Amino acid sequence: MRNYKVPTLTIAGSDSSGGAGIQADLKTFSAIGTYGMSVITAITAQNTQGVLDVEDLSGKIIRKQIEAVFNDIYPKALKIGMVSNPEIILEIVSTLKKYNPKFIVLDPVMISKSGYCLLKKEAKDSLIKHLIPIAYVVTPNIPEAEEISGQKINNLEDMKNVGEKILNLGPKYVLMKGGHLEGDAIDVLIGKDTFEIYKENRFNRKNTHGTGCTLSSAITSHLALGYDIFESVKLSKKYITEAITHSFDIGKGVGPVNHFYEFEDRIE
Ligand SMILES: Nc1ncnc2c1ncn2[C@@H]1O[C@H](COP(=O)(O)OP(=O)(O)OP(=O)(O)O)[C@@H](O)[C@H]1O
Ligand SMILES: Cc1ncc(COP(=O)(O)O)c(N)n1
Repeated sequence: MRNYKVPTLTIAGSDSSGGAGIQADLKTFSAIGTYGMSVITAITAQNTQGVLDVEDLSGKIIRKQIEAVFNDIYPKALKIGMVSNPEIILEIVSTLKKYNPKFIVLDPVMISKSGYCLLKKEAKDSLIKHLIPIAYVVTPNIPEAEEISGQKINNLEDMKNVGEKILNLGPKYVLMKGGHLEGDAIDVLIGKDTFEIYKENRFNRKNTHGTGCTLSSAITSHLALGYDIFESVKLSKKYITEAITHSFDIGKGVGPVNHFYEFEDRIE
């Protein structure tokens, strides 16, 4: 059900190498078939080998970007990715509250795959106190969920317990991603009366730059297209699995997942 006229928005950081952040989000929106818009929170100098530097944008220009978008093209769903400091978080929360969007998908980005800290230490409390409560669905990976809850996660039972703890912070759903555990790639969706398991084979691939950004953008797109949370997660899990399976070598380090493998045989 592609509908390129359905607007979606990403509020996130720019990845100069195009594998994660805003760039991954817009590729995902396009590949799934929604109209992607962006509010940039920070500029990273980044490639497949790592993050070299970061400059945060001011709260003021972030607020103005959000206002410019919402006052003209109201997105059906939006995602939030890298938001590195408390000022940025508070500005985003207070601005979004004016528009009251229904579907906020929050990917609580903390540390890049290459090990760079994308969320400043002092921003963790604001994330927990102000941003998580306004989310429709929060999508932490295991280390992020451990950081938010202060609890260790070793297995599915722990994922469920910690997920419930995060749910008590106020979002409607928590999708905990099991990419960092061993064995199958298992994600769990936790809601008030919900516990759903989404399981796929784990593929031994080097190029997994941007997996988290891609999954949250895929969920955003599907929610915008009118699917419910269960179908949105199911279709998005399928999307990220295919994107990982078809990931490719580009650059000297951890390459990106592939959003356009369906079109590959059309390219000369
Ligand atoms: N090797 C793999 N094979 C199959 N699926 C995977 C693999 N690694 C991760 N996934 C899946 O990819 C999605 C993203 O999970 P992951 O835990 O990698 O997120 P993340 O750590 O937030 O990503 P990022 O580091 O890009 O922010 C999840 O659905 C997860 O199960
Ligand atoms: C701007 C930005 N946002 C998010 C990530 C996380 O992605 P990954 O963990 O795959 O490095 C990133 N590296 N850069």
